[in-house]
Amino acid sequence: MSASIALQKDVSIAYLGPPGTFSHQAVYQRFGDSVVYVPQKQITDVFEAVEKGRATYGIVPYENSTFGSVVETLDYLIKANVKVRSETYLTVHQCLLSNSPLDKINKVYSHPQGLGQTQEWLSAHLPEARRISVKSTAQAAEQASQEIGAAAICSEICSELYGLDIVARDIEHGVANTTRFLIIGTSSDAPTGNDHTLLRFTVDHRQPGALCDGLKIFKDHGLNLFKIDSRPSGLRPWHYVFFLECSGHANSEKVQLAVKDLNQYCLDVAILGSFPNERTDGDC
Ligand SMILES: O=C(O)C(=O)C[C@]1(C(=O)O)C=C[C@@H](O)C=C1
Repeated sequence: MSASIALQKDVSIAYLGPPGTFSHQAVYQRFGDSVVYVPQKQITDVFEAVEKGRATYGIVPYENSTFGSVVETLDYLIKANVKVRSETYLTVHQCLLSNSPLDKINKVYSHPQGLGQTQEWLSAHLPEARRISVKSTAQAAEQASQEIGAAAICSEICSELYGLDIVARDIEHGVANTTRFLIIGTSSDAPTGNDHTLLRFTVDHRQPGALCDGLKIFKDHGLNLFKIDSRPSGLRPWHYVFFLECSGHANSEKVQLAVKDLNQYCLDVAILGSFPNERTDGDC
């Protein structure tokens, strides 16, 4: 997909803005100047831009190696009418930017992921500062640049973009802190031979072992599982939607048979898309 996208200047990509977010950097790392950048105010707007045809593709943060899944993305995937078509990984170094010195900072803005990835550093160096969640790390920088005593946790690039000093660098606590992004569109690409598929389903909670039976199907079909998430469905209390990532492409016979079997044990099974496995760590 990257090769076909890279040749088309009329291809647009919606991303979580404003300029300077990690999402912005992920688009640049993957596509450079070959696409039109369409900044959005929040992650849900990225999905909507693709669903309503305002952008060809969108990029959304999916999970971070230190702080885990991006819940805003999962929550939209419960109802999303898009297909995942690619994934990309970005090394994330968080900085504390401010126009005030460290001992005068009393509030810190960031995206919940930025606050989560740096919580140990914040507890050690700014234990009294209020931590305020905003829609993106670059929005945090914009906000901090307008207030005395405010700081933002964001990328170093935001220092120049929003006129803030770098107070501290590399304050994330995870080793090799990395965020995985999904690229979404209206369809997935053809199989490459090394693909993953993302599925969504609910189970009948009244039936003991329903989830266990569902998961065993993947073992029976020789499909490896890489990630399982659950989020409240929003339909009623204590009812969950599951997200499952397995090896294989949705067009393959193995995955098609597994999905058919899954329908026997689970409700509302949906294929959210298949995409080439981009991981280089040898684990998958
Ligand atoms: O706010 C940003 O800069 C984003 O692109 C979002 C996001 C995320 O949601 O995980 C992306 C990468 C980092 O993990 C921190 C924040």
